[in-house]
Amino acid sequence: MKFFKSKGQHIVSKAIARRIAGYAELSKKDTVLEVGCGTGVLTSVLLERAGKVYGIEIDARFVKLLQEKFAKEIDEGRFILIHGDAMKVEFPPFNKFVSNIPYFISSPLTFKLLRHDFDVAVVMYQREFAERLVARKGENYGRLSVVVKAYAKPEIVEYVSRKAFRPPPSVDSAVVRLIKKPEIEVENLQIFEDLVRYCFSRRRKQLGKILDEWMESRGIWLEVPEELRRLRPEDIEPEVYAEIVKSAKL
Ligand SMILES: C[S@@+](CC[C@H](N)C(=O)[O-])C[C@H]1O[C@@H](n2cnc3c(N)ncnc32)[C@H](O)[C@@H]1O
Repeated sequence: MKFFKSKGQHIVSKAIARRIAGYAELSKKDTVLEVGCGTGVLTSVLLERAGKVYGIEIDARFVKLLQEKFAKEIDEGRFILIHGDAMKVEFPPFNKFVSNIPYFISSPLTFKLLRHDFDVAVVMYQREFAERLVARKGENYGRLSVVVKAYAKPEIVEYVSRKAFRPPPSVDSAVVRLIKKPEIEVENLQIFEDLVRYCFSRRRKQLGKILDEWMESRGIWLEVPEELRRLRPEDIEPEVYAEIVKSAKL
């Protein structure tokens, strides 16, 4: 079967699939969601270890192959396969998310995932994206690094070479485990996300000036400690953004 790079079709070995599933510590009580089942390498490990698996796959050729390969599990109601675009279909209920995702939807898919209720997610990302998720200041630190921590605790559990995939992608990868417990406490997520986006889209400016403009445009007043005013958005830890938002007065 031909694999299309444009659809992010890079298949992992069974050994890697077992390790990815291992990080989710599955049991028969778990219901797992997998986005992008491909030829079913990871799906078969998930079906061995979890009680129920939902799969979302966009490519009709893979859907047909998966329906044949897992006919018994589909019959038993243990595997529910959805043919569609993971960004458009509504996610079914699940408590664990385990996927080797197509990298070009990493950002919107991660935000869609974070807005759902679940216990743990184990996701294969492009290495650089994974490093952005876990960063706390310094290299790779940005909007994503700050916002994700208001929803979950992200941790890189393994780096994976491009050689581990068939066909190999042009980038290296990393497996991230996200525990769905906020790493930082945020009182108003809507204001927090808006403010963080605003700050990081003006990263060359000083925080004091950015926040003055934000307050004026939003009609919301914030307490900004004097010592922060000359710093740039990337010098501020996620907890400090949360603290600034806590002072918001509408
Ligand atoms: C990196 S491959 C992973 C395949 C397999 N799970 C594995 O681990 O070997 C990504 C899979 O996602 C599918 N895919 C791409 N875009 C998608 C989308 N928007 N929604 C659902 N599946 C998608 C591709 O067809 C491909 O099967």
